[in-house]
Amino acid sequence: MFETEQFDGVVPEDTNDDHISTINKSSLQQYKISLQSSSNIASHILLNDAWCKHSEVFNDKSVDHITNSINFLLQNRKNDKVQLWKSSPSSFQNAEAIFEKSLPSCPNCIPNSECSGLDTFLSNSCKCNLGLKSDNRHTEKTQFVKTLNYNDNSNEGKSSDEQRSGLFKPRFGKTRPKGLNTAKAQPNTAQDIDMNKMEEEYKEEKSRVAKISFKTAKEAFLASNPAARRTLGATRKAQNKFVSPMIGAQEKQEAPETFTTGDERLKHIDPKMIELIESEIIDKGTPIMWDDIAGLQLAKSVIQEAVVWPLLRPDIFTGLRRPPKGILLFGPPGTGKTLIGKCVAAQCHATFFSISASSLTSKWIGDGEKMVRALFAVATCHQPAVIFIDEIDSLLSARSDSEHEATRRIKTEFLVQFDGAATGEEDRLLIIGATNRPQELDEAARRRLVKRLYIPLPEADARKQIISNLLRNETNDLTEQQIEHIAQLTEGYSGADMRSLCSEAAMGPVRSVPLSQIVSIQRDKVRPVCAQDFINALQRVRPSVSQDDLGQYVKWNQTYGQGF
Ligand SMILES: Nc1ncnc2c1ncn2[C@@H]1O[C@H](COP(=O)(O)OP(=O)(O)OP(=O)(O)O)[C@@H](O)[C@H]1O
Repeated sequence: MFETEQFDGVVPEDTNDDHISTINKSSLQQYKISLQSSSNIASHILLNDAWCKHSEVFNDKSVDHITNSINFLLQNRKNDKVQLWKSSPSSFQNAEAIFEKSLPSCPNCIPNSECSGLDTFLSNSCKCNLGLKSDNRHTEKTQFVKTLNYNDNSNEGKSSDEQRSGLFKPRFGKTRPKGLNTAKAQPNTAQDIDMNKMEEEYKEEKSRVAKISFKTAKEAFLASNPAARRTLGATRKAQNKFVSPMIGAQEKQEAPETFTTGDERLKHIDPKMIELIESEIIDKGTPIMWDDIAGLQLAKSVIQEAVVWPLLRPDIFTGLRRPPKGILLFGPPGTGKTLIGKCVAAQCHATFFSISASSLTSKWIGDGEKMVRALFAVATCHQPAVIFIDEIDSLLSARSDSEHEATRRIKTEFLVQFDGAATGEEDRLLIIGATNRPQELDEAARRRLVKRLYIPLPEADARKQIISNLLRNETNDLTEQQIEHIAQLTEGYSGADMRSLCSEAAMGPVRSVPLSQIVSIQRDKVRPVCAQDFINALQRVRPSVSQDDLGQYVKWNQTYGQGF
């Protein structure tokens, strides 16, 4: 039907198309266009799927025509553009989903409540090329090609049908149209097909595919979780330790054994508690640098001098220079107290234990004091270590007659551990407490947290730095002056409020994208964040700290704090 010599990338028209119905014609036309571009493997798959699901719209003639077109392309694979067609894409599953995926670049094909995208395509209400012509589909296309299954093209000793296995055969489902002859298409000039080259490429591809071999769910699980080999299907005794089948759970369970077993200081501590602390309380987040904390110059320099240097050089900071065991960071919420704690840990190369008082008192009800003991013991083993206690006021609130016995015991245990910890010259353990309600702190605890630093709301300069830091990873066209202006407008905002403001502003460009393009638009086509986005965001994000609260912090700072 097609002359190989004439091939110029355009699939010749079938002259006998006359009897094809309008719907078929339009579908076929769509398909031909995509074949001409030779870049639309998805259309191939789609047609396959369409045949299976919507066979009524295709007659034998149209299917033959498509089959011939594809085989023509297969045979003319000398042309670079046709390389993609050398294998059978019939292994694709869920072609409809692939089709739907290609829709966003074509607004007409977007599925609606009445019609799926494939239905729209078949009813010819859209003239798009399945949305796969543009350059950015290259990766998708390559991905398709990678997953193609090659047919075995070694023809020796095979039937004539098998010999055509290198040819495209539609994957017909149960609904295949009656009387359809898919093996009709024959190579026109067999010598045009360079079988040797094809075989080489096939072998190469086969070995590549073999490397990415299919794995069953069980195999995949065992590969990612080797410890499970022992338990899955193995005989287990009643006294055996429970091994969770969850991925990664074994590592979590077994990690403490490798780290802490045999340490004298932990011999009286419940191994379950040690596990809990090592798996849940040690914070392994990204290290925080001093520059990540905007403003707070005074607090930062006091902490450096009183905490960081002594932890780094315990040999110099002895006797009167000995650092405090505990510091208290107090101030309005969202001002960077936790950030400072993490930064101290990162700068001292210390292990960071982050625990919230409420988790001590609620999570391990009845075991709270044991937990406190375990926390200090494990931290001692991990020296240098920083124990950061958020909401320390609820752990060490002023004692009263009405309080629960368990709470009182936890408090007492904490103070005992605090006094007993880091008593040796070489010990490098620091307790950092953070609170928004310093006035509720027990006075015994207040005395032990020797350095009490007020962490106020950020100044204009700090707010500017927070905006600049947060915008660093976003495309924006804000000038220095505009950032400064926003900083002036955000008086009374905490660091966390500034973060919310920037997030809200960053949504501005996304909101300006028409709804119909939101799924398909390329990232670099979204406009940069601009000053107007911040002005709009200011209407939605208000400061979270009241002036009354601020007055209380200032007063407490003057009485008990460092006074700056
Ligand atoms: N000074 C600051 N510099 C940079 N970012 C800040 C600053 N203060 C707050 N932030 C931002 O606010 C977020 C919350 O800060 P953080 O958790 O340290 O506050 P906090 O004082 O511990 O709050 P809370 O008292 O509610 O626990 C941080 O993740 C950070 O993005």
